[in-house]
Amino acid sequence: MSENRAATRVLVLNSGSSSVKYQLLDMSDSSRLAVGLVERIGEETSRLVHTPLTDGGEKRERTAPIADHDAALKAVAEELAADGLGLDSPELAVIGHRVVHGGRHFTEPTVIDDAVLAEIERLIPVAPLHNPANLTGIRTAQALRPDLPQVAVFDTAFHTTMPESASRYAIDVKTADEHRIRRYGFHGTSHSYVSRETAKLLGKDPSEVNVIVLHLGNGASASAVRGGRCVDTSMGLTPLEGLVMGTRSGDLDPAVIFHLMRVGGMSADEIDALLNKKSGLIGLCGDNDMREIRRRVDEGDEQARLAFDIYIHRLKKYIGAYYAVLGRVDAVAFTAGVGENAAPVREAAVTGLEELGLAVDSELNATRADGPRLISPEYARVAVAVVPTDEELEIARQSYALVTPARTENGNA
Ligand SMILES: Nc1ncnc2c1ncn2[C@@H]1O[C@H](COP(=O)(O)OP(=O)(O)O)[C@@H](O)[C@H]1O
Ligand SMILES: CC(=O)OP(=O)(O)O
Ligand SMILES: [Mg+2]
Repeated sequence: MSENRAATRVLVLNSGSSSVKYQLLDMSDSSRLAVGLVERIGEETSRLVHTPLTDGGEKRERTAPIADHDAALKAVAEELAADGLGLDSPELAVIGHRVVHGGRHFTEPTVIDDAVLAEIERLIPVAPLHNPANLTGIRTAQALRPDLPQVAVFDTAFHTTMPESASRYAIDVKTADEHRIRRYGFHGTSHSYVSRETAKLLGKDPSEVNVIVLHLGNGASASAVRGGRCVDTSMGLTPLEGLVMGTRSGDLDPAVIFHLMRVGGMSADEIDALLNKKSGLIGLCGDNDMREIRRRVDEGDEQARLAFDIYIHRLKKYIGAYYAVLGRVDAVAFTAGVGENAAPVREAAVTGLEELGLAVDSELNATRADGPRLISPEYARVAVAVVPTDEELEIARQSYALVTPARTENGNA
């Protein structure tokens, strides 16, 4: 570490099944120094987009194939170094990793050691798309900076407050306990951040408000948050349950699986791939990007229309269910790629729910803006809001607070 400059930078890595999103932040003022994305890892068409946000920095793109997450992270390290923001900088305080599945064990951000790595590895069977990528990200980062603390921030942590009535499946208790089968929930960092930002938008303390958060990205989940604590969420043992997603089916009768095995002759792995990668919007209409689906709907494409309607129907059911779970709802918050950008999704999801106090003002809904904003008309009993999520900032804050507790207590973080 340099003698007279505090290490205030945090590198955040969000490794998905075929992508890595990253941000370098300076926690002295929560500013971003660089952001980027590596996508289509393992394919011929891999792409790295790197944007330095320092003075004079310009967005750069690499399109050479990137074989795996290890190579992806090394390419990211090279891009950062080219801007004088390399991982060898003494100003780097910590590397924060999004880890999707933390089981029941991890209820807080955690400094990573061998035991933590072993536990993340043990959970691979319940997060096969995510935990292996998270592990590679951690190991590569450790190899690049063995001296630096690495912190895991778990998607499941925020949901550990769910009561057993919501987190248990109605199956034989002994079998469930033996195999640790329960509902864990995911996207927790986003649900936590967005529910707090929504309270702020309403000018209230999180402990005073009940919020339904709709995180609609490629993966999508809903949560019911009472006074700042999660009481129910739509994803379960794995990120497959719940809403219709880009490539995942969400809820279905479990007997569909036995049927596909017995009658369709499919293996467990084939069905796993079908439900996780070839279902949801892409399975219904061949596209998983909501922009493309809306374009097709506007052109009168029936298949895209049906996919959209199924997506909305499921979303609406969850809004109703969580309304009932909470009893009183102060706000419904839309977030993530679809929730923040797709006005037709927001409008369709609350249409017909006027009796519940929910409505969207078409003009406010269609207006684009950067920060959190209300889109409900003034008369509506329940606030409907668009609240951009910021998983990376939240991961940076939590990671930084964990390795510099004294400084954060003094309010300098
Ligand atoms: N302008 C837009 N209109 C509609 N949908 C959008 C728009 N921009 C992004 N999206 C949707 O957001 C999705 C990605 O959301 P994001 O939260 O980044 O997902 P993830 O983190 O799961 O990769 C895209 O697949 C696309 O469907
Ligand atoms: C847990 C999960 O579904 O994550 P993502 O949306 O990043 O795929
Ligand atoms: Mg996401």
